[in-house]
Amino acid sequence: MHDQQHYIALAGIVAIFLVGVVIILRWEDVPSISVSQAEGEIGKQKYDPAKHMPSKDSIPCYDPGSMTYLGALPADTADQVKEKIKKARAAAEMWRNSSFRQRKLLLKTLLKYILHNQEAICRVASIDSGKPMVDAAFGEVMVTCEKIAWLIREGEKYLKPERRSSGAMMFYKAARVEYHPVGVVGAIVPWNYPFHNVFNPLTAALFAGNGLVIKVSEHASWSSQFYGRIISATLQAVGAPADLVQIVTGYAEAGNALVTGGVDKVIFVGSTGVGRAVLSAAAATLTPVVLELGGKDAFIVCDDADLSQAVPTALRGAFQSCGQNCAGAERFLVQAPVYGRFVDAAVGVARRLRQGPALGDAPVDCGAMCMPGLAEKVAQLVEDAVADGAKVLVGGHLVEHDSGGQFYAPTVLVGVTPAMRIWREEVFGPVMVIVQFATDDEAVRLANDCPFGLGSAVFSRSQRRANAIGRRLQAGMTSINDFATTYMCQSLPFGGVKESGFDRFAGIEGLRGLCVPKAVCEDRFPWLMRTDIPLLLQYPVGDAAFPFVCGLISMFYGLSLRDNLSGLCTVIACFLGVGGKASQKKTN
Ligand SMILES: NC(=O)c1ccc[n+]([C@@H]2O[C@H](COP(=O)([O-])OP(=O)(O)OC[C@H]3O[C@@H](n4cnc5c(N)ncnc54)[C@H](O)[C@@H]3O)[C@@H](O)[C@H]2O)c1
Repeated sequence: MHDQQHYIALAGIVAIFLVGVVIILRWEDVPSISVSQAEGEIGKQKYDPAKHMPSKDSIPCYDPGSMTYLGALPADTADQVKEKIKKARAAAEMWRNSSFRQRKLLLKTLLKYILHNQEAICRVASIDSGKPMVDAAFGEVMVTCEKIAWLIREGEKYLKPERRSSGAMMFYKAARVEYHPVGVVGAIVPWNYPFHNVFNPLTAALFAGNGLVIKVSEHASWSSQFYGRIISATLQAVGAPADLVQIVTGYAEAGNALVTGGVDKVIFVGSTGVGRAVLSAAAATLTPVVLELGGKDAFIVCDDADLSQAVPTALRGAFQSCGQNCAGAERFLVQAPVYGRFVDAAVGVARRLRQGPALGDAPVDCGAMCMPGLAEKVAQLVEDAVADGAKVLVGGHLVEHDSGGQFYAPTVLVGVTPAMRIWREEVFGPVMVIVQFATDDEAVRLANDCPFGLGSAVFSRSQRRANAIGRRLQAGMTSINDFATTYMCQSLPFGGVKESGFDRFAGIEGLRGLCVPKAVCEDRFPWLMRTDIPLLLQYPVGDAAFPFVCGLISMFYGLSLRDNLSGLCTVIACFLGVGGKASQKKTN
């Protein structure tokens, strides 16, 4: 059975490859850009927190796996951020008139560069964030390519004016929605995916005709130099304004200046606490905000699930990028009859995971914790849980690596109860909490007993059962018999409910969210019918004005033919000048 599935998957991959070849052959005219990869070479100097202190105007950068010091970047002040917004606005005024052809060319140019330089892109992301190359290829490059491919394929369709029905009363009008660029989008992003977090808002914002000012995290700023050069070269290659994208490096002050500095829409991706501060700062200028915040996804495994599929997926859901994923599986709810087998299988693999610097001499499965202090925070959450009765089956400690890097061991924890901190707080680290449930109702109750509601997953051989559970989960996304695949379908919206935020940044909804949806209404048959205000409604209104309007309402919205005809009679009577008080009575 499994062999058959593998053959089907292989045939699918070959077919997609062939389609890809055809598409690429059609892309001969896409410009090639060349970008210096100075970040490929890094020195040997070790990061020393006492020597390389962050200051108001400088951001020290280092590889969290090897602790190699990468240099310092300037931290933008509020005035500098405002200057960048101004530049982006001037460029966006030009770019809003660009054709979809030009926008697609921009994306194709970018995609071409990414495809030919995957290793360099992953290497730089790995150095900046500590994740292994394969995790970078998955989470940074693959999803970005999918997003670009979707925008090229379908983006125009969803941004073109869309016809809407005009209703019975307005049958002579044509109605449509036009999607106009908002102007300048301000994006504030975290450190977990330094490449994808930049190119995700960038591709959609530019395709929708906007400019972009993006603030990268102070914990992953170094890579923005290389990625910034890719952006500049792409803009230049397709004749787009050079200032269209501005990168801000800095701290909270710079982020706050971006929110309050006059951008037209803010996309904030980060923690729930900072999300609240962003929302409250944006209230002063009534700037719309998309909030993509924390998550603590439930991963439900029913007793009829295929464990040979569920366990490897669960492990990737927990340990991809060392658990530093917003849509990261943190609570594994497993039904009693398969709980023991699931735990044993997960523990067996988790024990064998290799951890270390992403680009060290030895191959690794798990990398480092990117943000300083995060490994200690994870350790504290696990220690608290253990003190309250939870049991560590694998890991459960900080890792002292020769490199001195920021590591927390891949961990499997059981015996966790909803009263523990680790049940409610986002871990954002490599900790697999496995909890047993008895019935589907209990799985739903446990899954929803959480302040967050970003992603979720349900495993069962019965898709019907899995969907029935999935529909009851309080989450913005649900994958059935898989994990986080909703994000690989870039036509789908990405976002959460409850403390995971609101509004959406991907998919059709996210793309249109970067536009002003302008409602337009015009005469359907201008050559035949112009809509003048009837004489009796013109100022000063005639005696029959009120019964006339009431007649119209009955005529179009009456629930029976009798009501409709009665309304019609009133309207005719008013037109003929025999309406008035009598007709008004009749209508009533
Ligand atoms: N839902 C999603 O799509 C998604 C994706 C990735 C990460 N996350 C979340 O991000 C968090 C981890 O990232 P983090 O630690 O960088 O988050 P964070 O909230 O600390 O920082 C995010 C960004 O906000 C900036 N910032 C800090 N204070 C600010 C202020 N007052 N005003 C404006 N900007 C400010 C930071 O400099 C950074 O660029 C986790 O909670 C994770 O779940 C969510």
